[in-house]
Amino acid sequence: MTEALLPLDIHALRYEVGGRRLFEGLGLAVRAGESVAVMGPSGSGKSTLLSVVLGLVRPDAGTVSVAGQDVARLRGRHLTEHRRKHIGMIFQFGELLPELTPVENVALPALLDGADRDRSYADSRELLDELGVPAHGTATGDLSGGERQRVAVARALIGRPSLLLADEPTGALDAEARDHVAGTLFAVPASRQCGLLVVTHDPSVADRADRVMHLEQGALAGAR
Ligand SMILES: Nc1ncnc2c1ncn2[C@@H]1O[C@H](COP(=O)(O)OP(=O)(O)OP(=O)(O)O)[C@@H](O)[C@H]1O
Repeated sequence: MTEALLPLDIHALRYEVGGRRLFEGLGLAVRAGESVAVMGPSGSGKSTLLSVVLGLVRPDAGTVSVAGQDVARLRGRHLTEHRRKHIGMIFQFGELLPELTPVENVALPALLDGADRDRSYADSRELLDELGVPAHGTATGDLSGGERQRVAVARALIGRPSLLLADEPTGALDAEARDHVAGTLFAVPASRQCGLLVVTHDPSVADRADRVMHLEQGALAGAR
């Protein structure tokens, strides 16, 4: 794989907000098939880092290449298309539509993207089976917290992203559901050859990653 095709390659990132230098010379590369966990104190900028990767926050300097394109330089429709094509995102509380079935929730991004309906539903069912989510036909709101998060993982994968981002994906779960969801999530890079970047406060979740980085004083330092 060439350098240009890394799922994520951040160089010399600098960003200041509210009079505070949040990132200074931050660098990070995530390879296809690799998982990286980012830990750090509350307020150190972990969620903001994900927003920068999504192109929602513009850095003051540096490059943020996602699948070979610097998202810090993309604008408007080009940014939206690149994000939709290459990034899957998982939030702490799933952000699913509770009235829809899991199959409908997972298929939705593909349908909104203009994909074929039958194909999207078939892909969605296949993903849910792969991730072991039962009860495809019940309302998503009736599932357990852990099942909902696995639906969120499936939804993030429907577009076959190069890069999967997760912000505290197990933060709202009990220990058993956390372990199940984390097991599902960290199996994804190997099975789908995408990169995975997870922000977490939970050392037992971070421990599953290939590498653990700490966000300290504006930069990432490797713990392992
Ligand atoms: N638009 C903004 N204006 C002012 N301050 C901001 C803005 N965005 C982020 N910040 C500040 O930047 C810092 C980092 O926020 P961020 O949410 O990225 O931290 P975090 O490491 O994810 O924290 P937590 O672990 O508590 O979720 C915080 O002090 C926050 O208040």
